[in-house]
Amino acid sequence: MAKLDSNAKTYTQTITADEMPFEAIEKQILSYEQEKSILLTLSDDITRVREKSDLITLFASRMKGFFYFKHTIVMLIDQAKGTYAPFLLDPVNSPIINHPGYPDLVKTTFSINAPVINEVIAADSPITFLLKEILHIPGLPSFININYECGIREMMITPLKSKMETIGFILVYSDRTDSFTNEFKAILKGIAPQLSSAVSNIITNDEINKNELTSEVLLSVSNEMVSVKNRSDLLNTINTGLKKLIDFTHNEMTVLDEGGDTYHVLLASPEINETSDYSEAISIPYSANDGIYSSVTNTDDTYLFDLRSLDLADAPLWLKLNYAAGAREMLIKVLPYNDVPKHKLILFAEKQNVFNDRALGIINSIASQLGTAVNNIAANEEILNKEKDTSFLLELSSSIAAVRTKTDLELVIYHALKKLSNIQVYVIRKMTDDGLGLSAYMFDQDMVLVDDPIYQELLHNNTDPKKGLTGRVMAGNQPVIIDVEKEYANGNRDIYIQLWRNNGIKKAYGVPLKVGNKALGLLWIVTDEINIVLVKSIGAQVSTAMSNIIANEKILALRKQLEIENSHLNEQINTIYNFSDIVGQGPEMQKVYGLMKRVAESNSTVLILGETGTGKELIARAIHHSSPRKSKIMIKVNCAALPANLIESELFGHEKGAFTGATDRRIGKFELANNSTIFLDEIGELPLELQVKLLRVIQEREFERVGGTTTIKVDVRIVAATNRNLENEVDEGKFRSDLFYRLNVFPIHLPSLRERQEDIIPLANYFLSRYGKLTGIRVNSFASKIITELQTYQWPGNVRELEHLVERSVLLSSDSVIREIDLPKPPTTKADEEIVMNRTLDDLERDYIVEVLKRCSGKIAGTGGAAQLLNIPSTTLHSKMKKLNITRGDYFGDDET
Ligand SMILES: Nc1ncnc2c1ncn2[C@@H]1O[C@H](COP(=O)(O)OP(=O)(O)OP(=O)(O)O)[C@@H](O)[C@H]1O
Repeated sequence: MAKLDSNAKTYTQTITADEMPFEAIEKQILSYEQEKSILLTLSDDITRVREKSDLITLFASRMKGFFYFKHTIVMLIDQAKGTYAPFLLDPVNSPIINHPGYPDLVKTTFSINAPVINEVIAADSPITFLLKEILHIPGLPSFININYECGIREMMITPLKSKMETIGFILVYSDRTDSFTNEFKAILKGIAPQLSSAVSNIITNDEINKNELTSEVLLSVSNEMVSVKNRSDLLNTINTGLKKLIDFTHNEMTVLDEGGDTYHVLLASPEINETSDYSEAISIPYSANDGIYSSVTNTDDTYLFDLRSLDLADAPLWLKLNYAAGAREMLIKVLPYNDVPKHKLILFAEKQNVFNDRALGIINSIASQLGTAVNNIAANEEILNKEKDTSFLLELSSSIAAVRTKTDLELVIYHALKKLSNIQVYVIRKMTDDGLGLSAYMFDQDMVLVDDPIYQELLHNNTDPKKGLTGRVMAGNQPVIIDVEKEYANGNRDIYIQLWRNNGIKKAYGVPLKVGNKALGLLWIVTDEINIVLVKSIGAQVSTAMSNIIANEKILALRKQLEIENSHLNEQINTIYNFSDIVGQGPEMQKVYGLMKRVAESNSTVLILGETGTGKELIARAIHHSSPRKSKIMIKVNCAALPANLIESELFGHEKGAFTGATDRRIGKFELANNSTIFLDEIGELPLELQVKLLRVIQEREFERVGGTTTIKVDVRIVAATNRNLENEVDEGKFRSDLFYRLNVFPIHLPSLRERQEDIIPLANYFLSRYGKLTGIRVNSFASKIITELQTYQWPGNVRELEHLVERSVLLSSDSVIREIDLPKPPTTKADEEIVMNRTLDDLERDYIVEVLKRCSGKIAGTGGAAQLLNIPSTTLHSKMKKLNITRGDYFGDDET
């Protein structure tokens, strides 16, 4: 019999034993037997089930051998929430899996108070329903309709109980209306306790597995977190680890910026990474006062947001982006930090109820570890940033040290500041020489500001170092941070504020460039965020570079001036010493000129011989200035003028520490004369031990500095001179013969003035006009008496003596004609004459020097001294006096001694 229970609005079937015939009873006994055997095997199998999927498969395969039905599903009740949800599905047999509502259906939770289900929950036995009969009931769970749409016509629901409480139910569906026979129902009723305990086992097993997995995952996540070095890696660790436990789609982290007014977002989501807005979302600062961020503050709480219920019109971009990518639920956990929490972890889910109690428990259990990890990362970043700053400054300072010119500095600054990617603009202004203005010195050519008319104005005009923002920066020694908007709000209309504001610049740093108290300029750096210590150090480096450049520019200017002076000097030397300055047209001098011409062009060593004052040095210079080496200065060494122990160092130089007093390395005359001529005057005075060394230079053109080991090669032309008879010196063993032969390659003998009388008057006239010009005294000629005197005098001091005599006479003359001349007295008697004629050149030179010394009252050096009158260095005079054995008694007379 079938009846419709109108109250419950369900269709049920019941049969009683009184209504059955005997065959039916026999059949029933048989079916009881069958039922018993089915129950026995099934319950035995079912109690062993541990895996979710096995239960439905087992149930379906065993039952389908005896009864007809389509598919089965087990729903599980959550008593606390008053809901139930699909627990075990049978996708293999289910006809509804292709229904468009299916994906949502399996995720949906249904209320236990809905019709049909509330009846089942209260029942003890299976209840069957003809779907057609119940479809019209309002509030019916949606899966019933969907099943109907997919051909299901009848369903049997059996409550599953554990400890007197309904924990769920098993639904069996059929596309026919006669499938659920009494036997089927009896079997299900019989098997229900085993099914219940199997479901309980599965739940417990699930729970154990979940807990094991949770501990395992949390352990590995926390292990990984220890070694994580940056936030992105941390997010990836959370992403891969926690996804094994919680069904979220991706995570993010917000990081509070320095100052606490803004925060940035870090995303860990491959899908969102691909969207074009992603890069913007992670690069922009967000206000820490936006509704979402500011509402999440407590580290003890976990904040859950249903994104569908939020008005996202004013939401930050990162949130909009996540919503657009499918996120529907969001969980935020504030990670603990020392004082103000800086990091918030955000998880997103597309499904509902992902962030259930268990998920929250998991998040909470790792929150403090996450907090430690982000703290470590922040500390690590700080160290890295400091290291980065230090290595940046080291690099900058080593590049700055090499800066010599403005162009060098431009290159260094450009490359260095560009490395700090956050710097948008830099400008260096330089203090003008009068200290009254700052002019544009250097600026970033790439920057956008260059086209701004205000910028152009700043480029072409000086700024006042005492006024406005410039004045504020220049007044101190520290960088000044300018908040453009704040300044503007306070009424500041400085030209820089206008420029920056017009160009959307928010922050600028003004650094005074000073060395000590001296202001050199000002560096402007435009950037949103930069370490102030770094800015200060950059300023110090730039100041050093600028002061180096200024010093270098001064040195360059001085060097240029010196070069000009030098070339003038060279010109002067060139004009003073040339053949035309040599007076003498007589045949003796013509011979000399002939020899000079022949030898000048070559590199040959020249030995100039002649009495003192005959013009040996003059000839040496003339040879040099007629040679290809004339562009370089001839180097002169007076071998008689130096103490013997210093000549070597004078000629060859010495290394630092070569001997006591050698505090620095010294370059010798031979090295100086490289590519030029060295004039070795008074070569006959060179000590023997040095003669060997000189010989080596002449032969090899190489030598070593005193105390040095490096051999120095030079290209030097040697011109030597002496008033000694070197052949005699060689014979007497005072001069090395090998050196003599090396020097005597091309001897030029200068005649004494006595030997070229025809040159006396031209020379006297030459000196007269020279000293007249030099002193401004107008003396034109010599009286004829004087001319005769000059021509008859013997001139032991040769041209030098004549020169001095004319000089003295010009000075003493009160007339334009020289009428008096102070010649040493000629011998008056025959005997005297004989005495003179019998005397050697040395005797004559001795007398002459003694006479000059007497006239100078014994004064040797300085103005009016004998050396000046003789036109020889005082050292030479000393050595001559020593050689000729002239003592004080000789020129001071008896009264003085
Ligand atoms: N032919 C000349 N024409 C013009 N001036 C001359 C001539 N010869 C020598 N003098 C001048 O006489 C002076 C002495 O000449 P110089 O120093 O060249 O002689 P010296 O032979 O090298 O002397 P000493 O052997 O003493 O070193 C110099 O002022 C030089 O200019």
